[in-house]
Amino acid sequence: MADHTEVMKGIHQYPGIRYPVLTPNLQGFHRAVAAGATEVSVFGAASESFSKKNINCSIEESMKKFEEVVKSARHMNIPARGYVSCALGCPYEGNITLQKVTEVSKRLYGMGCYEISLGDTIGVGTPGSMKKMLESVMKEIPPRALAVHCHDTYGQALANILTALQMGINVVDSAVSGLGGCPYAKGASGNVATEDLIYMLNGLGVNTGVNLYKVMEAGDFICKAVNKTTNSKVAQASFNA
Ligand SMILES: CC(C)(COP(=O)([O-])OP(=O)([O-])OC[C@H]1O[C@@H](n2cnc3c(N)ncnc32)[C@H](O)[C@@H]1OP(=O)([O-])[O-])[C@@H](O)C(=O)NCCC(=O)NCCSC(=O)C[C@@](C)(O)CC(=O)[O-]
Repeated sequence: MADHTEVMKGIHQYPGIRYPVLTPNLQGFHRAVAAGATEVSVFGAASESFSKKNINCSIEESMKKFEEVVKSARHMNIPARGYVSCALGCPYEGNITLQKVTEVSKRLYGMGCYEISLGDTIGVGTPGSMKKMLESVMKEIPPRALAVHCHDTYGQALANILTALQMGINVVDSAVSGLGGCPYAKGASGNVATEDLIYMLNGLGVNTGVNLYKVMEAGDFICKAVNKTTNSKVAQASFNA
């Protein structure tokens, strides 16, 4: 979190693109706004252990911090997004109940987050568990206010995303080259690769308005810059063709 001011100042913000900043507390919110943030995200968890590891507070304590952030954001007309980590499993507690995931999601939505991103933080979900979890959360929150955030640790991300799309969710988080991950989800791979997601959506006839080749170029550039190998199967297949 410490360097998000530098990151915000270092990027060129294009019109029409959203650049949400992770702000787990008011301190981070004020710093992000001072650095030019026009959207913020609070990130909670459906697991007590993960909440304590990731943001150093209990779920209940985190809700109080998030309420302060979302209230301040609302006063400044800044949209606030909410994440629920461990929506399909926790690296410390294993299985997380549908009831807990739904309760935390409902709290974030109820406090004013415009969208709730349901995170399979350690990528253990399957289409079966994704379906059950979404059925439970969708009893409380409409699909238009939900997103899925699938890490690909067990290679299930695209199948899980397809399941979510078929259930009416149409916002999907991804990361170019499948980079990313969470410091407290040991061994978890990055998010689903944007390249692979676009390839699948193109095949479904979904017009994402995104140029897949440009994304692959960006992924190649970033991987070289951070000395990482792409996790994108589409990029691997294309570059090795
Ligand atoms: C939340 C804290 C800071 C609490 O950490 P803490 O130690 O409880 O906070 P504190 O209030 O005691 O402050 C400790 C230091 O952090 C500073 N600090 C305090 N707040 C902030 C802030 N917002 N931004 C920048 N700096 C901050 C604060 O100023 C102080 O600095 P010092 O005085 O020691 O120099 C810490 O636990 C933390 O940084 N957690 C985030 C760890 C992280 O990056 N996790 C990955 C995020 S992505 C994710 O969670 C998953 C997600 C969203 O992608 C979805 C999914 O896959 O599940």
